[in-house]
Amino acid sequence: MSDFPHFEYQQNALYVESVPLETIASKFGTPCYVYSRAALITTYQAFEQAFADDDFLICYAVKANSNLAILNLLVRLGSGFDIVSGGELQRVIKAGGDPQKIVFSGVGKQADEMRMALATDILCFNVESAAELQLLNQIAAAMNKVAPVSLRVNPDVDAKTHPYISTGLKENKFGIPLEEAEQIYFSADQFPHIRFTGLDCHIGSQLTELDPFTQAGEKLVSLLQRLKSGNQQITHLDLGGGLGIRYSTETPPSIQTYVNALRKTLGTNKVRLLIEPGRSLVGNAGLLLTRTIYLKHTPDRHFAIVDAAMNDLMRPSLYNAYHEILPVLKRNGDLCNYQVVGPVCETGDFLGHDRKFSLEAADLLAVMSAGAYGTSMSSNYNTRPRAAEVMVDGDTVHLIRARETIDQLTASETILPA
Ligand SMILES: Cc1ncc(COP(=O)(O)O)c(C=O)c1O
Ligand SMILES: N[C@@H](CCCC[NH3+])C(=O)O
Repeated sequence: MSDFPHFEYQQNALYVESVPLETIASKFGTPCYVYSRAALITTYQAFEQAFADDDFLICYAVKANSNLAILNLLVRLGSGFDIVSGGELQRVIKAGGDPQKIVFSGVGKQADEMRMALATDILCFNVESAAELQLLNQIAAAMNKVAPVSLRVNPDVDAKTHPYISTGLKENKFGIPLEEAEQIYFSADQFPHIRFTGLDCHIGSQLTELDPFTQAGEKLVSLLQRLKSGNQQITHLDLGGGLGIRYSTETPPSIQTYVNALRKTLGTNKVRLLIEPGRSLVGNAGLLLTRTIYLKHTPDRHFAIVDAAMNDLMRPSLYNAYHEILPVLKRNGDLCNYQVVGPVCETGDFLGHDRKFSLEAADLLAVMSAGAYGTSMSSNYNTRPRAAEVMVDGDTVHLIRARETIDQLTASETILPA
């Protein structure tokens, strides 16, 4: 097994902390997302400890998993948040988050979202274009406020990840080219309702090598030094998220090695360091529990048709991403090579290809590493209700989101009169 310390076999049955997954399936049904509270806490604390006595702030990237119980747990651990919409802002506030620990990223912030964030007094807007800066300046003026801003710089660094989740190359829509960003910082007097307080970048997600982080960090730190020598009052450097996790054979740097590399690029420059981890905090703290509906054998292939599908976990269909799939009960029979597929009417609806198990109909499977970008990217395609989510704490299982009902799905639709 990969990196799932709180998901373990005991006598051939898979457990989360002290609870057998079989018990969770019987009580809450399937498909169901299952998170380990201990795994979340351990990982958060690993980040915190890696910074030792530095001045730092961990701003969890809410998009990775925005369940209120997870956000609230992170609030209690002291976390800040990286949001990308007004909706995420409302979630963080509802979960008890401190506005002074919120940074707001995203290339398409809209006027109402800016107003909401200004009214809430968030820590910083990570601004991604000159046009966005102008609008923010206007809105802040109308509200008689001054918006704290970092420019998100596009450092043109190859993150060496899937092209759909690489964000720091010059052809990507994200961030402002370095030279342009420098000019904007030095034209601050044109923006009386903006206060430049930070400098930001985020070069992509699921990075498994340190080098791209270091290259981006060095470019930002050299800009930071130029800004400081030009008397800009920059108090924080936000190096984004992106640290990868192990889904199969990847060997990403440890949290400590990653944080050390960031601290090293910062050198003796005295600013607060912000990071925006998403996947590395929650990815391996969750799994998607699913039950086999049918085993179907054709002359060409063996299919395990399960009750979770691409609408529940779209990463395999969208990025051809690999998630380890474990049998909840390890059987001793012959292994068979299965295509693990869902009920959705698309050939691209699969959770894993060529997985070898000994299975019987109605057996449970655990799709691992599904804590990040699982439920947060799920949809109702094929009018499938979104799965329940539970959090295990020792020997207790808490329902943190009930499975949707079909009535909820249709409640906001209107049949027109004839
Ligand atoms: C601006 C920003 N910050 C942080 C993250 C979190 O990334 P990850 O989940 O890879 O840590 C993302 C997503 O890639 C992002 O777009
Ligand atoms: N959704 C992506 C990560 C996107 C990161 C957001 N900037 C994934 O599942 O891997």
